Amino acid sequence: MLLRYLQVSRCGGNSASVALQCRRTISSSSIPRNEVPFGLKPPGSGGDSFEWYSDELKKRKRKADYKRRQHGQSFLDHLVVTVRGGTGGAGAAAFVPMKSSSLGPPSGGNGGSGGDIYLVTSPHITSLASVAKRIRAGNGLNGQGSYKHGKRGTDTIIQVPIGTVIKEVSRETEAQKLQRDEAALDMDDEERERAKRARIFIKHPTGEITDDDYYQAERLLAKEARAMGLHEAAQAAQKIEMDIEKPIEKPILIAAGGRGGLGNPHFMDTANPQRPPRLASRGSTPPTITLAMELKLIADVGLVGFPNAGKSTILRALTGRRAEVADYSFTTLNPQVGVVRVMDDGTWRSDIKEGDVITETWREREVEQQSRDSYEEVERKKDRTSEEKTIERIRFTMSDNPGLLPLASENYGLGHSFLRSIERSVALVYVLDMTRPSPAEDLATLEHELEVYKTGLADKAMMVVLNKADEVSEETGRLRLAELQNAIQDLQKKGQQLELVTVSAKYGLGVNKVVASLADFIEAERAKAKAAAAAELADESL
Ligand SMILES: Nc1nc2c(ncn2[C@@H]2O[C@H](COP(=O)(O)OP(=O)(O)OP(=O)(O)O)[C@@H](O)[C@H]2O)c(=O)[nH]1
Ligand SMILES: [Mg+2]
Repeated sequence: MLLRYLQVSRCGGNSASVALQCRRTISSSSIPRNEVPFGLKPPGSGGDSFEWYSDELKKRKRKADYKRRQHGQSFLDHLVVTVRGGTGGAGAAAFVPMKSSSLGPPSGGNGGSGGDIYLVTSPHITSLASVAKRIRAGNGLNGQGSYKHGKRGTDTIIQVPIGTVIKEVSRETEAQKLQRDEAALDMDDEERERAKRARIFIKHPTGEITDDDYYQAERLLAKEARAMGLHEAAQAAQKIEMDIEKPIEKPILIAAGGRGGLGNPHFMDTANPQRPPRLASRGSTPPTITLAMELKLIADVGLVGFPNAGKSTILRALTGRRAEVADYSFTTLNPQVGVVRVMDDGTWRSDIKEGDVITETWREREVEQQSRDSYEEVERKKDRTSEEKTIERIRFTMSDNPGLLPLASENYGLGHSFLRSIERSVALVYVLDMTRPSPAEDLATLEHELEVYKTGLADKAMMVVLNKADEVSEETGRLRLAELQNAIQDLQKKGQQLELVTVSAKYGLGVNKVVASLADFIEAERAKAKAAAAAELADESL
């Protein structure tokens, strides 16, 4: 049979204690640059350099992203957004109409405050594509005569996926912005004072407003700001820094709206009540905050491998997720996540049935088209529903990533740009292609690339899946397997634990071992995390 040498070997050791010794020493320059390592041959002559290959990948990624955007399904994993709460509405300067020409009592209403901006998580989105780059809340409405207060501005809610990391880049208050603008305008002191008053106050059209009126009104506003501790609150405003790992239960306030302005009754001169208050204040504009958002998809298990190794095929075999599979490299250009549902009888739930062959997506579509609603297909569907009786033991997520290239650390191919999505995975699985000349060397290169990206990341690897076992002759297979086993044993001596499983993902052979080991590993890790959380809670309550 195809997989005569299909076997599992386990290497042991305490990875944490000797983690540092595990650093790969392979130099990236040892990889020949003029070699086209994975399948795809460029058209015409002279296009077989590593550089060509790497540039081609970048081009494809740009093209794919462009196409996705055209279809309104762009995948975005980092974004810079500016947010600002709504501006408060202005207070009104109005008086109760009188029969005589004199002004009645002041009757201007206050402006409504600006709307706030809140953050929530949504389980339905998996990218930052739906987040606008410029987010504003509604402005408060102006106050009116007859003591009518303005309506509050509408709030805005930002929805982000779980796994988003948010950092404040800058915060510019309205005063700072004005200072910048005024410096550019080169105004003298008097002009500046006039401009400032126009920004703060609204004037009633009748009568003269003296410097003394302004002075009194400014004093009143300053007094009120002091009483409300506005200045201190602005000083103490915490920089936004969030790492959203769990669903947000209560919306988080990101940017508060500005305060509404005061109507003219507030500016009555108590010492001189005969003098009609002709000033009302405008609402305040909150600071503009620039935020950097980054999405780190949190999958329990991350698949890492060279292009064309069969990562997407494995994801499909285990999760049924329709990841694109094709007979060329760089089919996957963005990380994909699927859910592995393991039943108590050791089987796992996916659309893939025993005996199914996971082949290239286009071929599969053809077969599907032919068999649609055929007798077998109807039977298959029936079969699936009858299986719902088994009980689920554990559920974990798995991410398929774009292929990693040797020299990714030197920004070849997609570089390391997508590795951030596996950083927080509990376990990493190397996927190696058995048809390549030396899977052992490939393993060393992959480990090296992970370590260059982030020291210690390679220690998260717990399994090596040697794929395409059906494709090589028995003799070649045995040689490559032996070489890989030696490499893994060397790692074992340095403390790295790696389980080796040989599979043919396409034909679904050997993958049950992958599922079983991953399920055990994730279960144990979750139990550890739970115990650690309980211990922490106990510590806190002491
Ligand atoms: N013979 C054989 N072919 C396989 C096996 N697994 C995957 N393939 C084939 O290998 C090719 C690449 O498979 P993919 O799953 O797209 O590989 P990938 O690692 O996701 O590739 P990228 O997305 O480009 O990084 C496809 O033609 C698959 O049909 C296997 O076990 N045996
Ligand atoms: Mg793929």
